[in-house]
Amino acid sequence: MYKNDTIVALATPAGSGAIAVVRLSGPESHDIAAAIFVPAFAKANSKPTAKLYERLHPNTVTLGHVYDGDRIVDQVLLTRFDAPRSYTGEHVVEISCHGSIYIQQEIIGLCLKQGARMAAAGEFTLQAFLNAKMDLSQAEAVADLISSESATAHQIALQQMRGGFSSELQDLRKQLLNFSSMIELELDFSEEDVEFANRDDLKVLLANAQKTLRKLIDSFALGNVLKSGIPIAIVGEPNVGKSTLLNALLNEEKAIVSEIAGTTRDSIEDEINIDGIRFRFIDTAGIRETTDTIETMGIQRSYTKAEQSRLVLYLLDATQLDSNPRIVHCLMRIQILKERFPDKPVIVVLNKLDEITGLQHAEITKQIKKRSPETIVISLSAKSGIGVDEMKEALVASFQSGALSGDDSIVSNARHYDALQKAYASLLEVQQGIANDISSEFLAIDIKATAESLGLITGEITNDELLGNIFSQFCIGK
Ligand SMILES: Nc1nc2c(c(=O)[nH]1)N(C=O)[C@@H](CNc1ccc(C(=O)N[C@@H](CCC(=O)O)C(=O)O)cc1)CN2
Ligand SMILES: Nc1nc2c(ncn2[C@@H]2O[C@H](COP(=O)(O)OP(=O)(O)OP(=O)(O)O)[C@@H](O)[C@H]2O)c(=O)[nH]1
Ligand SMILES: [K+]
Ligand SMILES: [Mg+2]
Repeated sequence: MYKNDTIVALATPAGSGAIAVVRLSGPESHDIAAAIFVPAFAKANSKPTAKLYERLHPNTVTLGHVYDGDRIVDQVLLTRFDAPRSYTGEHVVEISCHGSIYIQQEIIGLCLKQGARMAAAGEFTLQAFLNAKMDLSQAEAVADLISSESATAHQIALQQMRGGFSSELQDLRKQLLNFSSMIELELDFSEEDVEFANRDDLKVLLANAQKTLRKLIDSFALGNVLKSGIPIAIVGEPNVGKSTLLNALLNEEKAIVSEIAGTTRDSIEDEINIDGIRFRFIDTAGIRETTDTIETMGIQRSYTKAEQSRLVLYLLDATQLDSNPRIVHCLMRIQILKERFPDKPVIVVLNKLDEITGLQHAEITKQIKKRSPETIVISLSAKSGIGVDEMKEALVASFQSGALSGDDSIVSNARHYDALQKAYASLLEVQQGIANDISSEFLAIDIKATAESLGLITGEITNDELLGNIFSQFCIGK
């Protein structure tokens, strides 16, 4: 990015809509606009001049025409923003033209001819960051906001765009740097055994910092899946109705259903929003003993999907549970699954409710509860749809608790998560160092390392490579 360039790009989607917005940003924006725009308030037959353009008010929309020499290109609305009061902090001009691809290209072409250059991906927001209109984590949240596909993903991005944890981390970083400079000052007076940095105050700061960072780090588990969809694996023996349940949840005939055991050979997944939360349901190959190589690979994948999910729905065919030995057999298989994934929440789903009597249902749940009291059981019929909405509600409720309902910041960006973990690790080193009474010199180094990781999140510390990585993922015009 060259600071003194004026950049231009289409701010609206490529193609033709009703209206398109061409955006200019940089020191020459107004000169460029003045050379191609005649406001409607000008006398008839006026040509574009700087004098006419000077009469436009900032933050105000003006009707007029874009000219290419003597030729009118389009009737447009032009908005003038004067630096630093603009999105980017530079002089900005927005031209709302008719949405034809031809007109868009003509106007961009005129701007280029007048000295602008095409903006790179994310460059408007990069300017905003470099002009301190926002910090780095806020700029990243702009991209997240644009791509958010559910109410919760939108909420997380918006919260971060509006400041989120930025000021908290900036504050923490400042206090840490303050301590490290005082400790470094002690080194200059090493003969005299002075202590500028009160170790008790430092310990309090570190304890608070540790709590703050821990909370943010822990929030990532949720933030990450809320952004991309909470993965939920549907597993169980062949023919219990896994694919039927997937279709019922998605309201779509996504997976093939048949009475042949082993129909699903590979996992099938899709996303759906339920009450503002994005879920990703994964139908898997039925788990059984088999000598078929392909089926074995499918079953292996079932385990991998269960591993990667946030929650496992273990499906049972209620019509098969007509004797105690069969119930015991099923519970044993669930036990094996739980041992394989000790930290994974498992919900037992009793399917084909439509095929059994109320009495049988009561007996099965009684037996399960008796043998495995902590097991959560949901009963439904994937085929008829009975109980499916209730299960959706239960899923929403289980993910809506805690972090989501409060005002606590949620980390959803993997880069922030990495930096927070690094900060946390070096924070522990500082605490260890104090406990072991290490030299002030090393203490200061560890404190500065913590501060540096925090600075990477907010962008107080950056480098071209980092900025390039982040902003190149934006769309052009943002
Ligand atoms: N047409 C248009 N719509 C848009 C944007 C835009 O740039 N142009 N935005 C962006 O992509 C978003 C709105 N965000 C914006 C944020 C700040 C400023 C701005 O001019 N800020 C100045 C002035 C503040 C004021 O007047 O109080 C500033 O911060 O100094 C503009 C848009 C969404 N919609
Ligand atoms: N009566 C009844 N039949 C069901 C229900 N759910 C599924 N079925 C039937 O059970 C059979 C197997 O259903 P699938 O959805 O293919 O079962 P699956 O678990 O995906 O089977 P595999 O992919 O082979 O492991 C089909 O004939 C379905 O119509 C239900 O709730 N009630
Ligand atoms: K089947
Ligand atoms: Mg299936």
